[in-house]
Amino acid sequence: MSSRASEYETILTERKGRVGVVTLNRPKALNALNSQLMREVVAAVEAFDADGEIGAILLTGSERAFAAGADIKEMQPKTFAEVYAEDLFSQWDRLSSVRTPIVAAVSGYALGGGCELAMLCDFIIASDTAKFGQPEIKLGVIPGIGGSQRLTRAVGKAKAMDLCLTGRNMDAEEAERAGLVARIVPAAELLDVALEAATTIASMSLPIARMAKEAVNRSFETTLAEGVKFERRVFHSTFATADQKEGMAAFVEKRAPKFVNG
Ligand SMILES: CC(C)(O)CC(=O)SCCNC(=O)CCNC(=O)[C@H](O)C(C)(C)COP(=O)(O)OP(=O)(O)OC[C@H]1O[C@@H](n2cnc3c(N)ncnc32)[C@H](O)[C@@H]1OP(=O)(O)O
Repeated sequence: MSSRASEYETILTERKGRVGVVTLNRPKALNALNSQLMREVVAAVEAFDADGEIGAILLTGSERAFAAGADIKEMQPKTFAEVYAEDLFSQWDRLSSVRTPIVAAVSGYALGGGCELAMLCDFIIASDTAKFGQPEIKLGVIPGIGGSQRLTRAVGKAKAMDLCLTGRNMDAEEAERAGLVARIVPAAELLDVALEAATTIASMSLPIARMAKEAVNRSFETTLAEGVKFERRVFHSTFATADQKEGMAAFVEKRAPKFVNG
């Protein structure tokens, strides 16, 4: 079953089985992230996250652009006092609190805020046409939605410095070699492959998938020893779920598991 919501103007939302799909939809501006689009993406992702029927979220753009960055025309007239007072772009931080796994399907440009938005997702599946970059320096600014931090964690200091200081783009192959991208697929197959990955995630136990996401993310926030301890405690807690009983029973009984998300 698939249904389109009508309350959004700059995005489309759709349910595909247990996957909530959010598609950026400002094609004339290459999906530049203006404030309305930011509000709508955050609201749509949070709504899917709160929906117990949704087990994974897929975020995508168009074939030409995932997103060509924050909307430069909207930002241009702003003063320091304004951006500081409104804490410009802090709303994007809410995506880091989303517990449902989010897959980014990236084709074409993912520049500046577009690259940062893809990195706010849990992993990126890219088409062979994807181009990633943090070109903010060419506009006289620096990344503002976490690019200098998440890109460095994903690809290491050398390449993050290269991209943030020269403003050059990297293609999908370089991004995959560097560890930013999980998989590359031909452009024509991107949505099918990304939806298949999201559907696979959504077929797992939702609480266990959320725990796995939380454990991986913890590795960015803490020491190795603390992270391993956290993982072990969460692993122990999976034994309190019906889905651990079902998953292991299904293996022993040589059948497919029927998870109840509990
Ligand atoms: C969030 C922060 C703080 O990290 C900051 C940022 O994200 S800053 C923005 C970073 N992104 C960029 O600097 C990329 C800007 N765009 C481009 O360089 C080019 O558009 C391109 C290389 C992606 C594509 O070039 P081309 O194929 O020649 O298409 P265009 O004619 O340039 O673009 C089509 C249309 O889209 C508008 N557009 C593109 N990007 C943006 C943007 N980031 N903000 C606002 N509008 C954008 C572009 O102006 C064109 O529209 P028209 O002027 O023709 O109406």
